[in-house]
Amino acid sequence: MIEVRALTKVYGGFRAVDDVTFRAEEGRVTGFLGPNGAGKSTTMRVMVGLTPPTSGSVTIDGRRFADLPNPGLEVGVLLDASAQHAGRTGREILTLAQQTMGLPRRRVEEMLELVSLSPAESRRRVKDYSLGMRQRLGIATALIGDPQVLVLDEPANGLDPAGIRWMRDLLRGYADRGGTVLLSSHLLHEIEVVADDLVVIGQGRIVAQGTKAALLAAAGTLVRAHALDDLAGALAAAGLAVTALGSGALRVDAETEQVGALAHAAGVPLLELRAADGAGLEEMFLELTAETAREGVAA
Ligand SMILES: Nc1ncnc2c1ncn2[C@@H]1O[C@H](COP(=O)(O)OP(=O)(O)OP(=O)(O)O)[C@@H](O)[C@H]1O
Repeated sequence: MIEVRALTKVYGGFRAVDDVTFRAEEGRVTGFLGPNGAGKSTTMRVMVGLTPPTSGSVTIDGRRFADLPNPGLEVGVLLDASAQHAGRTGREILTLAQQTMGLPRRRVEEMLELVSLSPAESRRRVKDYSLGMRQRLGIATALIGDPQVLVLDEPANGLDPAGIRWMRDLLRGYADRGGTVLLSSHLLHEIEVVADDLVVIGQGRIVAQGTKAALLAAAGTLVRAHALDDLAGALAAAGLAVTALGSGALRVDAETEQVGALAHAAGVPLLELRAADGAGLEEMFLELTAETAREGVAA
């Protein structure tokens, strides 16, 4: 389990991470979501001892990363796949990790096979790797010590659709065997498919967290109509919280049935009425982080 407690990181007066508290539990995939600059990477860097916190703490199975005697056996880390030594071959990087952690030599071959890097590819220098190949190598390095906890920053970045599916199955299997997985991503759909729990961060602060099921249920109803103002008025008059999503849609904190009945009573014909889950996660994400997003909410 990863436990983040009241974590704050200040860079020269700028609060990159502001009083963040959450847990990533065993046997679960926890998705860490947020727009660019929200503080995801900073939180993960503190987690694995690369950046000291200003205040607060992170523990992994009860211990600080710095106190782990052989960290690679306990925590698999993939933060920046391009940070690997460009002049070394993939095989050399894995062999170094294998030796540092005191693992049997066969782990190198096992990992290459696991991430589908061919023998020929493993002998190429990392500077000649595609981004997807670097991600695969990064995953191999993270997993070589067979750790119980994985911390992955944007692991699907650069992977093709088959690679994304492969990654998803790998992380699912890992959590199902009792592992703890924390992964950050901008690929909301990817997170939605694989995550059990979600932590959403914006401007360094947690804006939502909970099980995916609970957050999706809280996404309410999505409704679309030409007479949107009339509809919004009728729903608000009934005491419901209504949010305009752009593109002629509203998100309502209520069941579809109630929204349909109120629209009917108000004489507003509907174009669409459905539970906001699924696509709702993206809308919720954009809404929750709208103040911090650079582009505002896309219509
Ligand atoms: N070493 C540093 N010095 C000063 N500011 C920093 C430093 N590292 C990060 N920041 C700032 O902290 C904020 C959070 O950055 P961080 O990389 O954690 O965000 P992120 O959520 O991972 O974003 P992205 O999705 O773009 O990777 C940003 O505004 C960034 O400019």
